[in-house]
Amino acid sequence: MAGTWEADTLVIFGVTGDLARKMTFPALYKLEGRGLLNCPVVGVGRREMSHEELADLVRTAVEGAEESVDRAVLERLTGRMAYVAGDLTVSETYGRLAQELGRRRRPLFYLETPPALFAPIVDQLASARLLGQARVALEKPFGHDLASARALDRKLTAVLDESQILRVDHFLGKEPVIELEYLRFANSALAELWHRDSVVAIQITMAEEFGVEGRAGFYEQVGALRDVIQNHLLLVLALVAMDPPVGPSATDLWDKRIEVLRAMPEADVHAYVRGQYIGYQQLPGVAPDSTVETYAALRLEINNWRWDGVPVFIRAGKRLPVRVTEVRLILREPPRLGFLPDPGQVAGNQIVLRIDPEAGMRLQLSALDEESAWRPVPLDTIFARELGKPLAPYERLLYAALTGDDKYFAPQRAVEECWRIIQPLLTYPPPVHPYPPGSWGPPQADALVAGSPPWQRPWVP
Ligand SMILES: NC(=O)C1=CN([C@@H]2O[C@H](COP(=O)(O)OP(=O)(O)OC[C@H]3O[C@@H](n4cnc5c(N)ncnc54)[C@H](OP(=O)(O)O)[C@@H]3O)[C@@H](O)[C@H]2O)C=CC1
Ligand SMILES: O=C1O[C@H](COP(=O)(O)O)[C@@H](O)[C@H](O)[C@H]1O
Repeated sequence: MAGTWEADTLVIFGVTGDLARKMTFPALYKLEGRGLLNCPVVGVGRREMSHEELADLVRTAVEGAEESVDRAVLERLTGRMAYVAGDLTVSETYGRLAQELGRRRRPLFYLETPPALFAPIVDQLASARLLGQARVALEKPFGHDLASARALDRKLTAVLDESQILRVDHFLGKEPVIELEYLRFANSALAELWHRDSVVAIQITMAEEFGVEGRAGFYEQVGALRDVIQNHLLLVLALVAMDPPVGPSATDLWDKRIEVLRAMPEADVHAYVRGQYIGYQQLPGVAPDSTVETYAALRLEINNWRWDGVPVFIRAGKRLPVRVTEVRLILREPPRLGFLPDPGQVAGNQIVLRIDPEAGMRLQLSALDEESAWRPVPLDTIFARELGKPLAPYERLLYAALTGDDKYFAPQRAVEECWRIIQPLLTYPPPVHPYPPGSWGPPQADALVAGSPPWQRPWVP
């Protein structure tokens, strides 16, 4: 809910990083253009930089992200920005930050640094007495495993009230993810099929064609499972599988998502495949014998009335053939069609929600072609064509965080459930298998789906 709190400054820690360049600056530019950015923005970074150099960083990022740039908007944005240089592990940096903040008392501190810095930054902010009426937004992954997520939460809640903590997961700001709740329950055609009697398997794919160039320092500490499955994809799954919320509040929605996560047993390490693309170990910043996974595939279960017996397969990887993120429900095959001369077995229908790129929904039907062979026939809709262009996720999340609206941010209960589910895979990681860049990952992942429909080629634009 939009609250009474409103930030009087946005402070970005990690302002020279990949996320700032790719997402934060373009989102701030959009908010500036809509007249929704009303406070100064302070970037904090390790290197010495003038205001003009920071402005250049912002300009380059925005020009790289936007087809056409409104110069006046861009200059307004850079004009409200300031820069504070310093290492985030030393107290002097916070002294300089306090000076820059002056009398402003309601900063939103946005931590987009390597996660290992989250606790030290919050400690330093507390020691510098900067947390009073502030809010702290932290990027994922929140912790490194279940124990460290709990420890981080203890650290934060020792100096902050829960209402001051915003756990950011940008997938929760993506329009098709938000739309899932409405699509599922406002359409009986979908709602009637959305359970174990109709669905034989759920497949979630997050494929990226790029690698981890330039982010090795971060990625070597994390790997695919922690980077995108523990957070983005499990939280999407919770929305895909939940029962209808009893009311409109954030708590109502999270209660239902958390119910799903609680119904999921810990992942089985024998149903987990790790891969690493060939060439990863040669990247600057990567250990030559690194066993960090750039691909992960796993099988999960949801032991509740709606989903018992329906396997959930999740795969995510870098350097796969395309960039696409989708959720696919594979429906039961129809009964054999005795009225046809050569009936054969007709494939089950599929419902696909594409999250990226070009969000949309596909219903895959079966039809007979001219040669009387069964062919998959897609019925597709692209949301932006029907519903208009949505806000970008970081635009939505930053605006919400700046205006005190907490509905898009994950509660600690959800974060801990996600860690609990994958914890055995972190404790007992299986060996990592190499795969060629541009392939669909290591062939060992095919064995995971044995007994269920094979991995489906994603729906790409
Ligand atoms: N990149 C992405 O696409 C996404 C990233 N995220 C999350 O965002 C967070 C940051 O990721 P990303 O931007 O990729 O990481 P990067 O490694 O690209 O950036 C990290 C930033 O932290 C700064 N930093 C690191 N150590 C210190 C220090 N001791 N003192 C001061 N500054 C320091 C770096 O400064 P310097 O430039 O000097 O090294 C840099 O600005 C992570 O939690 C990640 O999970 C979330 C969604 C998407
Ligand atoms: O959190 C992360 O997400 C990005 C992918 O985000 P998208 O919105 O562009 O799909 C991923 O590339 C990155 O590794 C990860 O840290």
